[in-house]
Amino acid sequence: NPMKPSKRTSKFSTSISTSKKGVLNPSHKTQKLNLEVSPHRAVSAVRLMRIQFGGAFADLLNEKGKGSGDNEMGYVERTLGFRPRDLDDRDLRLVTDIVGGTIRWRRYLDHLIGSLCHDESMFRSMEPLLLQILRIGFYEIVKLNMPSYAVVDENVKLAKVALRPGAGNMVNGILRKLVLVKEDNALPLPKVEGDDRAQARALATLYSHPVWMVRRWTKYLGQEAAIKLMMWNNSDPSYSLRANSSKGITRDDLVMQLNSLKVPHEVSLHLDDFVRVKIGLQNVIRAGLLKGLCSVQDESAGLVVSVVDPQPGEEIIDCCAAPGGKTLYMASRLRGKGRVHAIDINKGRLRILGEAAKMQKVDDIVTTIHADLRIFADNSALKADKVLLDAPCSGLGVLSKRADLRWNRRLEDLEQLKNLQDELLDAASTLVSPGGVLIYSTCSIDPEENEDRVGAFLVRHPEFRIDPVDGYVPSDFVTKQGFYFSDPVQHSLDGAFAARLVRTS
Ligand SMILES: C[S@@+](CC[C@H](N)C(=O)[O-])C[C@H]1O[C@@H](n2cnc3c(N)ncnc32)[C@H](O)[C@@H]1O
Repeated sequence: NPMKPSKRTSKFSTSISTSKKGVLNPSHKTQKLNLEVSPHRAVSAVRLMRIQFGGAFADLLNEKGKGSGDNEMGYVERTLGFRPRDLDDRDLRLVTDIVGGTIRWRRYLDHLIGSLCHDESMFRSMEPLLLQILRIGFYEIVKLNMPSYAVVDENVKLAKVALRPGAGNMVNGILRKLVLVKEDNALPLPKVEGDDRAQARALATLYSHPVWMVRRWTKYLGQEAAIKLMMWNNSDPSYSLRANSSKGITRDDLVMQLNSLKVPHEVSLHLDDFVRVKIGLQNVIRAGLLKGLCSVQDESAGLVVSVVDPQPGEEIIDCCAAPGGKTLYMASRLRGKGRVHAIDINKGRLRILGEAAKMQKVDDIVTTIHADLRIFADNSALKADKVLLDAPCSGLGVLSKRADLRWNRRLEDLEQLKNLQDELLDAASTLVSPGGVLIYSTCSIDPEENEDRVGAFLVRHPEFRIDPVDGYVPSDFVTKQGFYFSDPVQHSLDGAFAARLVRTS
């Protein structure tokens, strides 16, 4: 069982005891320290195992904290049988790059690995840790263009120490084959030819997405736009920060902080409180800026709040509120006057929302309600002029940030989600006062979760009509039907959708 904590030691490992005053972390009595293996590769391999086999690691994950930081080294030691030296900033950046990239490019990398193995069965029966090490090596050579001799040496060493000498020899053989075909410009990749199905399969491999997504996007967007979308999903994500005005922090204050941390940034063209950050988010986190000074929030989500257009003194019901990104931004736009009722079915996520509201000093105007919206709406007399339903969705608009989501989503999920979205829309509509507005939003780019849900809702609820979002968001985010749509490729933001629906009676 590859998940089983390893008891192996190796010729590189040294058992050392640490005292309370020891240089190494005192919380670990005995550590098998290995200074030979490259730490970022060891940590990346174990992180990839944990992401792919999350379920098997769930218990371990519940040990102290979330399996990050020092606790992460505990995992590494239990999985590999040794711990490498601690990670410095450069290692941490490499781990983020390698883990994110290896997950995104999994289908592409596996195709190459499979093609360079002796035969299909060798690839199919490969033990998971060995496969992760190969994926890392392939990604480093093919996508990061790192010097091949170092990549081969380092990954061979990792396989030998973490598994056994034979595994190292295998990594050596396959990586060397890769280096040769890459040098000859002859990577064994499929051609986009044949019928629709065959073309979709080839594109799915070349751009590393599930075949069903390629088929869906080719149908809705055409092949060229589908390819651009996949390229966006495979690019390094950028993040936006929202200055927390409830704590008196302006965007200028935030910009000053980012300058002093030497974090490159650009102010948002669309939202007054937002700043975009491509690299250096680690520095922002380490400097403690996220402890109330600002929050990480994509501008596409901020623009959904612009569609709600909260005004001081208003009462707003946020039907699917946790973990609270939009609740807290709406609360800050109320400028201390009014109320946001934050409903969510998930207690843990709602607790996070409550804690964040305290930290951002908006807890006096945010009330949390733990409930299933469908039951709550049947039994409550609560009504408001503004009701936001930020519905659970496929997340197909946020694939650049959520590297593993594409592999976890199935086509069947969409059907279930569409039913849930309809039920939640029906429930949310009962909370809207006459003359009030229901805002339906998702972080999906799929018309069946967006326009189609609104269309079906309006058939069931003739008492609602579309209120075009012109005037609430910049005009290039407004669709022909009057909805808000953030297109990842066009706007270089996450994908998002929102509709304003006014209750006429
Ligand atoms: C897209 S997320 C909301 C994100 C949130 N609005 C934000 O900006 O941070 C959808 C939320 O819907 C919640 N949810 C799912 N089904 C629900 C239900 N039946 N009643 C209430 N909340 C539900 C989930 O727990 C999840 O937190």
